[in-house]
Amino acid sequence: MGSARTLFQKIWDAHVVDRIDDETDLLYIDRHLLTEVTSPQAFDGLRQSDRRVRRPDATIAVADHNVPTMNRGAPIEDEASRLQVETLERNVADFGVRYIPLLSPEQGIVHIIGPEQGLTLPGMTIVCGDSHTSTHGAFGALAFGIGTSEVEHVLATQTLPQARAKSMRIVLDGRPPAGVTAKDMILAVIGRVGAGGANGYVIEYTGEAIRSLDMAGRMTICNMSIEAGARAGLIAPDETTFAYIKETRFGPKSKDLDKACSQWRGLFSDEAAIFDQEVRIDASQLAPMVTWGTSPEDVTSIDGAVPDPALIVDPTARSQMEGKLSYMGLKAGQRLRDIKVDVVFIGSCTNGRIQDLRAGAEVVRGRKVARGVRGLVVPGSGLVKRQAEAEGLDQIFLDAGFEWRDAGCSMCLGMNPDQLKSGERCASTSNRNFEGRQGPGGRTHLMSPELAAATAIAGHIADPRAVTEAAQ
Ligand SMILES: CC(C)[C@H](C(=O)O)[C@@H](O)C(=O)O
Ligand code: SF4
Repeated sequence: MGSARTLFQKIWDAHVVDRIDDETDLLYIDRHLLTEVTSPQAFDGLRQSDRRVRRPDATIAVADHNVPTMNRGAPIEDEASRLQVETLERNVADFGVRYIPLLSPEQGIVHIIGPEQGLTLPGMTIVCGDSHTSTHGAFGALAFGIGTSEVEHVLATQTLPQARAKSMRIVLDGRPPAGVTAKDMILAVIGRVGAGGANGYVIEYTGEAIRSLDMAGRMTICNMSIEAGARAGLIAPDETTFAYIKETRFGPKSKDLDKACSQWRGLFSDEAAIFDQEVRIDASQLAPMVTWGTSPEDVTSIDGAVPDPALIVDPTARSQMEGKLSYMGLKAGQRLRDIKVDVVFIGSCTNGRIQDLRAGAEVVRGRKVARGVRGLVVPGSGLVKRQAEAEGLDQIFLDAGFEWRDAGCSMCLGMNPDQLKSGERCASTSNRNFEGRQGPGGRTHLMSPELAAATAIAGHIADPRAVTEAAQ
């Protein structure tokens, strides 16, 4: 060693337990998050081989995907979902794993609760059987999603064999214009890099636009790294990170925090470090972004229009785009702003934090959801919900005609009762617009909480700046 290293290499090197072969290392895992979706077979595997959980103290479980977001006290009606949650509850009890019960105010989406409780810290390796584990990279932690058999491996050994990834640096220079959020930045990145453009890479985001983001914005960025195909997303920790951690329940305190911070200050890519690929985006030129298709890369600015497949030369690509427009019920050339929606969903691990709810409420305050539109606001955790209520945000949303729900993945994906009906169109602050993602036949337009809120008021995709000006 001795040579210049990237942040990714520094965290990796600090966790190598053993070198397996030229490509693969055995990594030590600092934190393991579990959900009801990808843990049942892993626990069954432990039972069959008569193993225990190696580090129950480094493991924490919560149910989020299958949980209804209303009538929390009542038994879960859907048989499969109830079984899923009950199985998790039995497994954590049998294996002595920390669990946040459904009725606890701390329950929430796994990627929201880790950071807000101070369980996500710089320099850690963090895994979870869920692709959006990349969220935690916002703290300068190497965090990635794993499969069920890997969940079992980590439970049993607290280690994981991993192939070394390539590294990509994405520099967002300049200051984004007013009204351009972290969500717009990451949608623009995915539009540029492509949905598979970062396959096999770990992305590190740098640049003035990233530095100026709060932790919520950084989490939104890292959350969607996986939508560009990346293994993980990383942002080097700084004073913003340390100040956030200081306020958390389980984060280090006083002297321990000072000691930790002095170590964390070494977590950055050395100046001479070499990245396998580099992308530069001028954030000062960005606009609010909206997706029109069925992949997060199908994105354009709010001022844009639905693209025209007729202009595509390659026949396969052309028919693919025709298929997307037909699924989405859109016509080439249609202005994005004119697209009417049926449902607006504000929530998910991408944009379900208090800052997102504040941003949405700011647009909604004193206005009404358009007739015929159903609006859902779903806090990412019970603590987010409680904070929002303390600030009166719930009342702003309720007065406007939104539904105010309990924490969970909710309408981000069709695994619980919050789903679109076939053909319904949704403005959503989540991260995936795949066919059927929010319910079979449902149509999803991804955007920021500000845009989603403005869309709810206007009844069609709208720029919050236009909605607030129109009212003045
Ligand atoms: C269900 C789960 C395994 C899945 C994931 O891995 O990301 C989900 O959270 C998603 O967002 O699609
Ligand atoms: S909120 Fe959505 S993206 Fe996040 S973990 Fe849940 S289903 Fe996955």
